[in-house]
Amino acid sequence: MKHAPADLLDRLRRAARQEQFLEVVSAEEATRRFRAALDLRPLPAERLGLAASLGRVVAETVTAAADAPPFDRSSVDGFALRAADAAMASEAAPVRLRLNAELLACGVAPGIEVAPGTVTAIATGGVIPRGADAVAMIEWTELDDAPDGPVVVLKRAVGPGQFIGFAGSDIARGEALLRAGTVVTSREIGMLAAAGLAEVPVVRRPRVAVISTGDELVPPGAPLPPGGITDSNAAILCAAVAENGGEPVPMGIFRDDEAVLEAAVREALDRADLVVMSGGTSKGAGDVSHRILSRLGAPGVIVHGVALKPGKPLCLAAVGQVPLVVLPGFPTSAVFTFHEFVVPVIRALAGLPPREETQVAATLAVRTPSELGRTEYVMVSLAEAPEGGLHAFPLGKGSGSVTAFSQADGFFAIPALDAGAEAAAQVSVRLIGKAARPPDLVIIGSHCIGLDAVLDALAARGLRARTLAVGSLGGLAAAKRGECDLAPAHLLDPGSSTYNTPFLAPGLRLVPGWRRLQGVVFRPGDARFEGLDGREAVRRAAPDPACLLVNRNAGSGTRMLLDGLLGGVRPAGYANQPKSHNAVAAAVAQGRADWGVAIASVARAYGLGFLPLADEVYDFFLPEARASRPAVEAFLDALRSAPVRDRLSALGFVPAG
Ligand SMILES: Nc1nc2c(c(=O)[nH]1)N[C@H]1C(S)=C(S)[C@@H](COP(=O)(O)OP(=O)(O)OC[C@H]3O[C@@H](n4cnc5c(N)ncnc54)[C@H](O)[C@@H]3O)O[C@H]1N2
Ligand code: MOO
Repeated sequence: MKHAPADLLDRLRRAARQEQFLEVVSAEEATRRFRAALDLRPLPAERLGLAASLGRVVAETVTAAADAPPFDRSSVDGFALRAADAAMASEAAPVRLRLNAELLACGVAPGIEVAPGTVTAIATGGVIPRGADAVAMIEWTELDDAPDGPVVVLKRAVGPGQFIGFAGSDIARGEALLRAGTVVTSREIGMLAAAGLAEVPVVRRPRVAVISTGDELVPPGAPLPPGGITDSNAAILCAAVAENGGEPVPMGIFRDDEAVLEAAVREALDRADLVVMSGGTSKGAGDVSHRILSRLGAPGVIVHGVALKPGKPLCLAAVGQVPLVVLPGFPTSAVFTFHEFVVPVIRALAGLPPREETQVAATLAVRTPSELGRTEYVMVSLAEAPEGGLHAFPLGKGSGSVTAFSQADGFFAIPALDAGAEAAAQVSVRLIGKAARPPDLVIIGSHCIGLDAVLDALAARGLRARTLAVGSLGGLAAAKRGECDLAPAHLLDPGSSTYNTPFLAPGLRLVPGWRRLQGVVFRPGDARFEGLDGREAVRRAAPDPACLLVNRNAGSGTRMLLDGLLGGVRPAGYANQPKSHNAVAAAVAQGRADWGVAIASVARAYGLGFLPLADEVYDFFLPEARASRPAVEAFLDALRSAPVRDRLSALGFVPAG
């Protein structure tokens, strides 16, 4: 065995000894110290044209430059007149008034004064002429061509001011139209235009530089080299900056190299009002950001280390007045701490009020352990409980997940001094984003890509399903508790060698789904497997210490199948137990293992060799109490429909029935 070189040992020793954090403080204390060091007044104003001002924040009171309407105008088609002339008019005693020789269409400046006993024809929107103080609707009149000129015969009384819209009655010149802090929408733009304003003073958007650090990062869409990771943090952070009134300045990806990083940070400080970095805050590399920060100027690091999860390694700093935040690299940690600590700063600089927060009460569905000493925020999905109210299901994906924050409906906190929260505990869930409409259908259990064929068909009918992949047994338990509409499962009963039916419980019905072919997966060309029968391949590979297995988690249908075939043999690699077909395929494809058991469709997706072993049956447990829900009926319809069955077949599945 090759010995580790001295420089590697050196680095590891230093990292182990290194004081990781300045001082770990509570989230509240971190916020207090950070805010105290910053100037959180809105940035100075800039003037923008109306179209460009959409979505921006009004910087100061805007007063109307003109009246609306700008003159007294008629609100009907008819005749402008003196109300005193028309006060006594009626069907029985019509009043005769002489017609003046002009027509006041829109945009026509009146030339003739309405003298007593006369009227002037006027259109809706026409300027009320001098002398007139009311308008009679044309429907109330008749024209009479008298010898001394045309006469309007008026058959209804008219009161002073009738059908006149007075100047400034809508908007008065000099009146405050918008106040500081108003977000400009199409409605504000309409008022500004009507009030004679072509420009509006808005708060300059804070420019937020976003830097990603890590040798492993590549931009979204670029091919991944071995060990490579897609830089998702920059994309989500830039978008969240824009959502909160800032202007993202994407700086790109930088290597974990002090000189390179320092140059990038200096450029970011020049270009931006706020700098957000992600990655390299914990052991080892965190040192780099620290050393750089210490050279950039006071006040430097304000907080490094916060007693919360996700987000412990958060670093809050400032250089002069420019806040600089180093977020943890883990995507959930990065975006969670960004929303907690950075968004309020961006919104303050942008002149926006703090984000509105909505809390809802929910019942925790499963016991959730937590690390002592840190306030833990648990991302949850919400689903309507059968007995009313909401159930909260922890996503259980951890800080490294890129989807936990994006897919969660909200989160609740487990206090630092608690080791966890018990099942059925009442929790207060803070909603993320828009108040989530509860899904129409809750599906908890084993996930299969075939399920997407059914759910796509439901989506086309406007029905939204929430799926929680907790494995077959977890789904069955949820179905027994009535927490879901459907629990997809592929549970093999070793005694009877049948799937799912033996696990039925009172109150549950089994809906047949589809069969999927399971088999041994291996890298194409591996002579130890190529051309063998599946069972023969297992028999030969199992005792070979050089042939590494990637196993599956206990409780999974695949594991039961494999254990049955192994008959007590424990191949090398048996302890490696990931939770999905994809993880098995990836381990084999990338050479961390040589064989495993997975379904055919996944083997195909990873370009692996496949030796069939057995048909696995994927069905749905359905709580009887939920069977008549419209969304459940729609699911069952879709499952049996020809297009869904065709798609399932194309994916390599065999639909039941
Ligand atoms: N020995 C210890 N290890 C770790 C500790 C600890 O206290 N002691 N803390 C853990 C905690 S908590 C967190 S959170 C993470 C944070 O680590 P870093 O901030 O140093 O982040 P990296 O090591 O650079 O990356 C972690 C992880 O995230 C991925 N990453 C990084 N940047 C991006 C990006 N822009 N987009 C997507 N993914 C990204 C990176 O590839 C790593 O997988 O540390 C624990 N470790
Ligand atoms: O604080 Mo880290 O974000 O726990 O995973």
